Amino acid sequence: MQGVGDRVQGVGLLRVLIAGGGTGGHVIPALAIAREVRDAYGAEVRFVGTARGLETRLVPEAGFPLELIHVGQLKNVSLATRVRTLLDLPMGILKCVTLLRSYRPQVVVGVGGYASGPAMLAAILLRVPTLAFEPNAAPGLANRLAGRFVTAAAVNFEETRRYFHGARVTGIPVREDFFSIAPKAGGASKRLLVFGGSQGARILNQIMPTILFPLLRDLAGLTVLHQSGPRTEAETRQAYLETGADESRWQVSAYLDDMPARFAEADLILCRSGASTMAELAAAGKASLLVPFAAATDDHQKKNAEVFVGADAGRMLLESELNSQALIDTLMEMLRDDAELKAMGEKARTLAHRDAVKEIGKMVRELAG
Ligand SMILES: CC(=O)N[C@H]1[C@@H](OP(=O)(O)OP(=O)(O)OC[C@H]2O[C@@H](n3ccc(=O)[nH]c3=O)[C@H](O)[C@@H]2O)O[C@H](CO)[C@@H](O)[C@@H]1O
Repeated sequence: MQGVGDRVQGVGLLRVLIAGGGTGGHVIPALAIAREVRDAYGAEVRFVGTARGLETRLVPEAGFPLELIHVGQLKNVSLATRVRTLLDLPMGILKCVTLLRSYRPQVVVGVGGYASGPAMLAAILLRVPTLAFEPNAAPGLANRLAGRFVTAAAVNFEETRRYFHGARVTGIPVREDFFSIAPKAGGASKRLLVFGGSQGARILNQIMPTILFPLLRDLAGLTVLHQSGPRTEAETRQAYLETGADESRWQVSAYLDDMPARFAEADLILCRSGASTMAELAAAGKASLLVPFAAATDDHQKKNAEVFVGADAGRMLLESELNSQALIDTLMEMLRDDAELKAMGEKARTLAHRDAVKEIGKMVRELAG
């Protein structure tokens, strides 16, 4: 087996800049890539993000340095904000040029999200090799603009390759612990995990309290853990309290730090179908009821969910079909059927990309060398 020293021979110290962030869907795979290039190739890794993304908490907690740049929003904002964002863009690119000149990374990895666009553009201008990471079937704005000019790209779907130069289908890196989750035995004491992606999902926060009481009444051993997102934690907890359901059988939390442990406890997961969420369901081999976010770019969450439905690895309820009756009926049916939960979990596991992070790490190493 090669040691770290052997693998970095000829490159000197590998320096990697990872750019992007915003939501967990960008930051969490970025951290998996950072750990891989650090541990496998001895790389020094820095991040560049913006002050309003989840990176401000998760990146320092993981022990990596983070530089902040100012980048405004372009999507779902007023015309005035869009104009301001475009006017600010040259400053953002200039700041990234300065950063690249002082840090001198051999590779810049763009994971999508606010800071990704200016950093990738700066790297392209300075001819620093670039790797784009795109987990969704349809790329977001930053990757769509930079896609043709990057040196290489790591994607999750075959159909996504056409947006990029040098794309390979690698899958999405997820935290290693998801892969070692053992199947649950089934039986009466079931656990339902409800989570709405890194920011929570208002629709799940509103509908769950409407069915909580009858759900807990009719399934005697059931407990519910509900992640609400930080913005609506208090009102979601209040709505749960007002159901009068036994408080020892449910818990509302703004954000769950140890997601692999929360997945391990769950028999069924009711969630959005963001890209990393799907990769984690597959890695963990968990049964799911998926509610795609209808306003996602090109309806990509529905496409993500359809892959699971097509493989009998999960069920889907579209937002347009979601009402209290449909939800409680589906949850009851699934939670009462141990054989279905088990079979679904096994099917989900077949969709996992075990080596995604290793393949992406290798691509970074190749670009550097
Ligand atoms: C509303 C929206 O636009 N969502 C997008 C966003 O979703 P979002 O940011 O929710 O992304 P994903 O579903 O891909 O990933 C969420 C990540 O956050 C983690 N997590 C979540 C909640 C929590 O309490 N603790 C925790 O650790 C999950 O384990 C997972 O690793 O980025 C994804 C990847 O580009 C897209 O596919 C989604 O469509």
